[in-house]
Amino acid sequence: MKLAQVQITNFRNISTACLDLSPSLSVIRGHNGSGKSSLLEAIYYLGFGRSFRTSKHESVIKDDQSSFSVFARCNTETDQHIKVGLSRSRINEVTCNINGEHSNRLADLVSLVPVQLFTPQSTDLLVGTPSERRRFIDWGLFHVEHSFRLHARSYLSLLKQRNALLKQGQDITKPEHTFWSEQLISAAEVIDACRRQYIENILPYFKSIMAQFLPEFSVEIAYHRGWEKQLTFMEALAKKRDYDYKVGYTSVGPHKADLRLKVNNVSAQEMLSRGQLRMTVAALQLAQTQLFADQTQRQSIFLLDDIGAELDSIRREKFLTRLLETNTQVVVTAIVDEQIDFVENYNDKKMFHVEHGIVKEESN
Ligand SMILES: Nc1ncnc2c1ncn2[C@@H]1O[C@H](COP(=O)(O)OP(=O)(O)OP(=O)(O)O)[C@@H](O)[C@H]1O
Repeated sequence: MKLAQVQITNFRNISTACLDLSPSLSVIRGHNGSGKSSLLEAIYYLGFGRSFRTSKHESVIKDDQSSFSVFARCNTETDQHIKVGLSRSRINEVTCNINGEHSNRLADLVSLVPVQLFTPQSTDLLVGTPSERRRFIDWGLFHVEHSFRLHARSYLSLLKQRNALLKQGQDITKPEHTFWSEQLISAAEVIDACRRQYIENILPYFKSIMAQFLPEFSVEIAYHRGWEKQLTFMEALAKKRDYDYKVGYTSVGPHKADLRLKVNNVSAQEMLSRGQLRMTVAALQLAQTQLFADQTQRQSIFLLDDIGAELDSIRREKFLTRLLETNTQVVVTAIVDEQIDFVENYNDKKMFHVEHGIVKEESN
């Protein structure tokens, strides 16, 4: 998928903006507070239905306006042209639009627009909570495995039901609870199998990129599924039942899964500098981009916010060059020109400048 044109209305400090993006590299330059990240944030809404900076949708609506909208004309890998859009109001109404048809199902929209994001906060993937790492794996599965999507949705709703019963102190071993308990277990097993396979698939890509990005380190990823290794999920639930009643929630399961990343046999976050952590996250995301392209023959859209932050010029160039080699559409922001000097050498790029929320395309 490539975004040919993006139209943004009433999004943060942007009243209206229309960007004819390059299918390869688009660079957005501007001073602090000019609106660069807001442009990426608006595109991100098409891929996730939410912001990467706030959970409050109303925060992104331009002051004094009642709603924002983002529309895009897209070209697919099979040369189809589709139009997608999303708007959200202050009273939290969301409207998705696919080829002129309205829908309230965000999943239909976001499954069409595979967006990835790299920001100065992306090191949270390594140093943040396990939920960041689960989200990383699940992005890859959401866009590839339809069965994963269904099982993940059903697991979450069954888990909610189980937690409510635990909280009320109800006996969940009663026969009337057998059916949904079995469903919970079977969904958990599918999620676990999908995630395990995903890690196996991504590992060779990741190792090969790391050999180029940080050749001085050897890396390993260990996947923890969220319950004891030697037990089935049913056994793990039974073992933890008393504890779960006490705390009022389910303490084991795929919602507790995690990834641990080791470099030279030490936890990555203990061993690596901030710049090296960023580069490791870049390698993970690049691996995800390549795996996605190989598995689906589709390309993702990669948003790279503030490329200058904590990456030296050699690493910036390596990362961007590898991304563009995978035929990924990249939109990158930078504050000062020196951070992106090297893009001089790239063909097919488009340059934009943003000031006080007004975007202008510049000649190359
Ligand atoms: N809801 C809103 N309505 C109007 N303006 C807003 C709203 N939310 C944020 N802003 C303003 O929008 C501007 C753009 O912010 P943005 O984060 O996109 O800038 P940026 O160019 O990425 O800056 P930096 O380089 O500092 O990261 C800021 O001046 C901010 O104060």
